[in-house]
Amino acid sequence: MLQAIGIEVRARARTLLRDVSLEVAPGEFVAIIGPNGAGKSTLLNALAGDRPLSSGEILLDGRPFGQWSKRELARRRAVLPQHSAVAFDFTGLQIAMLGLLAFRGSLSEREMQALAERALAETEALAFADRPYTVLSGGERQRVQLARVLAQCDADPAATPFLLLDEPITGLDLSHQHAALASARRRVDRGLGVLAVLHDLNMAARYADRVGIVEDGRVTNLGPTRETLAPDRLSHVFATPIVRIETGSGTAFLSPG
Ligand SMILES: Nc1ncnc2c1ncn2[C@@H]1O[C@H](COP(=O)(O)OP(=O)(O)OP(=O)(O)O)[C@@H](O)[C@H]1O
Repeated sequence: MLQAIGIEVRARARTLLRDVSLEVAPGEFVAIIGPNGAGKSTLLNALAGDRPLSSGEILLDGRPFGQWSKRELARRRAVLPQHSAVAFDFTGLQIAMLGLLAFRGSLSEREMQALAERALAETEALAFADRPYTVLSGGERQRVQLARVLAQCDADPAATPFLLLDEPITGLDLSHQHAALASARRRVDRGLGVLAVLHDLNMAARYADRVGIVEDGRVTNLGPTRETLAPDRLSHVFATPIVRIETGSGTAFLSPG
């Protein structure tokens, strides 16, 4: 279980998150939605252990983050940030293998490469394995980064890791958007816990078990996907009319503006 208990995050005299409690269980997909600047990435970074808290705590399996070593944490949770800065001229394969560094010692180089290549194939990014990351397009880079976190989650089949995804489908075409979330969903069905910040309500409706809404630094709603994604509530949160349409193949949200 990954839990935030009453967390508060402050920066430059501003409170970015206040009294946020939330949990992600193994085997569930939680989507986080909300307006720009509401605090979604801050919440994800706090849950990743990458953002200092001014109060509250983050627990993984009931143990405060402070009691986990960096290596232990890297073996139990993978993080796809909104922006991934890459300073060196790594290839796609080298990037995909970065998430596996914490498994050195228990996995051989060959095993790590095989895991990374399998994940690159899954995100249709194997063709970028030998190409410098910096020359790839935005969507191609995102698929390499997705492969990195998928490989990290697959490295220890005995563990039930948590996958934190910040806007994972931004920059991807529609078919790769579905492929990316389906990859996460398949792992959820095998016991992994996922928290994903999403702007696309249709994708949240399609893939999440629960949805949390962040507004002005607070989680104002958190519950089963269909219940939380009520058109009246969404229209209010996003300050624009939003309608829900039931189609033969699922639910669709439209914003006529
Ligand atoms: N280090 C910081 N110092 C001051 N303010 C910050 C800092 N980091 C984030 N903020 C502010 O906190 C607020 C929440 O930012 P956050 O990135 O969490 O929003 P978000 O909900 O993910 O937005 P978006 O949908 O635009 O990605 C924003 O107003 C942002 O400007």
